[in-house]
Amino acid sequence: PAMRVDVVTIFPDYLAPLDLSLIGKAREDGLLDVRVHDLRDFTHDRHRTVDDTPYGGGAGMVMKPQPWSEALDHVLAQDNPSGAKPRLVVPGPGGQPFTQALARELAREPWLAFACGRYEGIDERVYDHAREDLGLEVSVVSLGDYVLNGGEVAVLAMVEAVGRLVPGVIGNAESLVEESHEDGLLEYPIYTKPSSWNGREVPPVLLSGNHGAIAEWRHAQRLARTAARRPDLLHASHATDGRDVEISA
Ligand SMILES: CN1CCC[C@H](Cn2ccc3ccc(-c4n[nH]c(N)c4C#N)cc32)C1
Repeated sequence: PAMRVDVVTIFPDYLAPLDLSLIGKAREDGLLDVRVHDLRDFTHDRHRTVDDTPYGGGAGMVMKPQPWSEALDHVLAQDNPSGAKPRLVVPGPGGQPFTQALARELAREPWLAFACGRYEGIDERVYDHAREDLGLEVSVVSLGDYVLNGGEVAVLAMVEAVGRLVPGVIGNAESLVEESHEDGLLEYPIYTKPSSWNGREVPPVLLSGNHGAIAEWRHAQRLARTAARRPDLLHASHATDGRDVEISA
């Protein structure tokens, strides 16, 4: 069965890239069922108001609870005779870090719903309502330690990272194995034809046909790159043999 993904946003066009390339093909192939909903469709005033001033003062505006409540009701009711529940993911700068491990966890869910906030965010009672009245598991998730203007960019990233882990979405299964963060190390340098370009040569080991040596060289490069760029990812389990390795920048 397809994984179902619902996204609620005031900028539905922002999610248009999901119709392209891999995710778009996965939708055509029935592997992903992605539905985008305009939050303003769940307002009833002439100006289709979704925000108002914050209680307690402060800068910016807060997203009103009622439109979110009606949008979530619509998501839960649409094509859902069994009354199944989605896992609700709400992007936010204060959320738990979005990591490959979390992407793998989310890829096992049959149904995800994403709530894209804008302005200063969503009235806190929406989170309480979703957990306590709708019985949803709600995860607030952050793309990284920087401030965006809303959740849409984060949802594009999360749907791509999760979608590509859904069986069948990525054709060549191997391409999922050797990649950054899959086993905690960054990826090795990659090369293609021509072997000599601009006076620069491909490392000879890669042309040697000696697959043991190639695998060893690649692992050494991954260790060295991780040590240079992401020492925080290195664990004792990645013990090096102590030999120095020349790495590209
Ligand atoms: C000045 N204020 C501060 C609070 C956030 C306000 C903008 N905003 C409203 C909704 C919303 C959702 C996600 C993110 C976001 N920022 N950084 C990340 N890694 C995110 C993620 N996922 C940002 C958002 C701007």
